[in-house]
Amino acid sequence: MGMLVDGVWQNVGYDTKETKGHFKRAASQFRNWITANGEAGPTGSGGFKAEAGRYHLYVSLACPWAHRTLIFRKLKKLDDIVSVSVVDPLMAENGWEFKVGDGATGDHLYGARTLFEIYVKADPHYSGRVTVPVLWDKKTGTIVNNESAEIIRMFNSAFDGLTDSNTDFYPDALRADIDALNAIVYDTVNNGVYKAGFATTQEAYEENVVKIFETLDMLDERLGKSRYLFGDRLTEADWRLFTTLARFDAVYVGHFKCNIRRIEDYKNLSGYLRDLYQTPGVKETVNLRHIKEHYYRSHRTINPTGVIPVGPALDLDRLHGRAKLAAAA
Ligand SMILES: N[C@@H](CCC(=O)N[C@@H](CS)C(=O)NCC(=O)O)C(=O)O
Repeated sequence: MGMLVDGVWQNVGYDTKETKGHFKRAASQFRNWITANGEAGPTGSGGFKAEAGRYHLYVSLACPWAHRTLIFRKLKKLDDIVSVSVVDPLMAENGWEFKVGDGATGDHLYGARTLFEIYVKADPHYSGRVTVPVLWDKKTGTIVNNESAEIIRMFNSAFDGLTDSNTDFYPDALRADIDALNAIVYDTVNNGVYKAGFATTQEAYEENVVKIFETLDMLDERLGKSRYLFGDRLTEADWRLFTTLARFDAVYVGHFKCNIRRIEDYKNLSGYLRDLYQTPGVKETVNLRHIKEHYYRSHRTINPTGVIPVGPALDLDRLHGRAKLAAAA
């Protein structure tokens, strides 16, 4: 684990001393938007028009944030429009590295050895964490955006003129409600598992682990009344929750000590997870080998031996029975 300081790689871990044992995630720094006509989006500068073949995604199959972007690429039919390189699952002293084989593709654009080289190409003086996903512009040779929440919003609509997909996962009428639910799920579930897992004091761990399950209990009840979080309509909020649920029993229960309950133990969340997993196109974005290998081997402060557990036996292909659920009013 490490980061770039003024364009130079430094191998330093997360410092939780100043935060009393709490893990704090840094904000992403590249915040431009691809738009249909190339005008600037909500943040950053313009010049990034939606064009076939122009953009590239750097992802890890292990990472829940990068996973969101792969799901949107698939569901919005962008496979032939936005290309992808997949990093090696192990994140060690050089951060994310490119290797070829077993699901990792190498860097298709520059043959780089590490992801930090890509960040330095975009900004020779970059200081900060070197994270996936990265949305890269081949035309201007820079990073458009490295914030998954924004990349999925671009994928949701910017390329609609180039595909025959007009599925809208962020419909106008639900935006405020989606944003409000996202904020809770981000803080207590998506990022909550990291806050519990990387806590270095008992207090910080307990505070965060309890919140995770308060939210999961609330969501389980909600999903007893409707098939998806917002009635019978799949939205961005479902996909943002999904990438954490898909890793939960395999990794977060053990590795991050989020073990009050498993997703399998929940009456509604368990079927909901399988329902989303079985949505056409989605299961091929889920790679549990990369997921387990990444977490258990990369975070040596919490798993010093790097040994990867064999279980749990999971079968996300089982029937989910959720199609019959009446949509919430
Ligand atoms: N807010 C970012 C977070 C991305 C992120 O933290 N990715 C992790 C992998 S799951 C990463 O690359 N971490 C490397 C590091 O922090 O050094 C997003 O959602 O895109």
